[in-house]
Amino acid sequence: MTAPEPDGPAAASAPDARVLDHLNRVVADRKGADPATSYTAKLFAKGPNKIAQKVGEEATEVVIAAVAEGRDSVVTESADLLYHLSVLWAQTGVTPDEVWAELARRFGTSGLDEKASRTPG
Ligand SMILES: N=c1c2ncn([C@@H]3O[C@H](COP(=O)(O)OP(=O)(O)OP(=O)(O)O)[C@@H](O)[C@H]3O)c2ncn1[C@@H]1O[C@H](COP(=O)(O)O)[C@@H](O)[C@H]1O
Repeated sequence: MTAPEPDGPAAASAPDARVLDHLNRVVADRKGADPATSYTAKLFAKGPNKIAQKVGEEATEVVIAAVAEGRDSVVTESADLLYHLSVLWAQTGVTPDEVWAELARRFGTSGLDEKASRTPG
């Protein structure tokens, strides 16, 4: 039996991390699209400061959801944050693979050890 393509059509609706790769591609494809028909293109047209501001707002909404609204809101606000972060990556020329590689590089290094290595004394 052939394994499903990691990047094939199923990735768009797969309820797992592949959906993030698909989202990143859709977002990157919206660069240069018509702002009248695409929210993403509208954000790109507003420029880097607006995109960064939206990431900050959505991150704050995740925090509010966690402390005051409950887990369902954390899910929806996290999705908003990841979408806007994807727009920020595309706008700054960061590829998702660079972020995945940085996360992979950190496996096996305790956060406490990493913190100690840059804390004097
Ligand atoms: N995942 C998302 C996604 N998540 C959130 N949003 C939009 O992000 C906006 C954030 O909500 P806000 O309440 O902050 O929006 P707002 O008040 O209009 O904010 P301002 O932009 O005015 O500051 C909403 O309009 C949401 O619809 C998204 N828009 C698009 N996507 C994905 O991007 C794809 C391409 O979308 P288009 O670019 O619109 O074709 C879609 O098919 C989706 O897969």
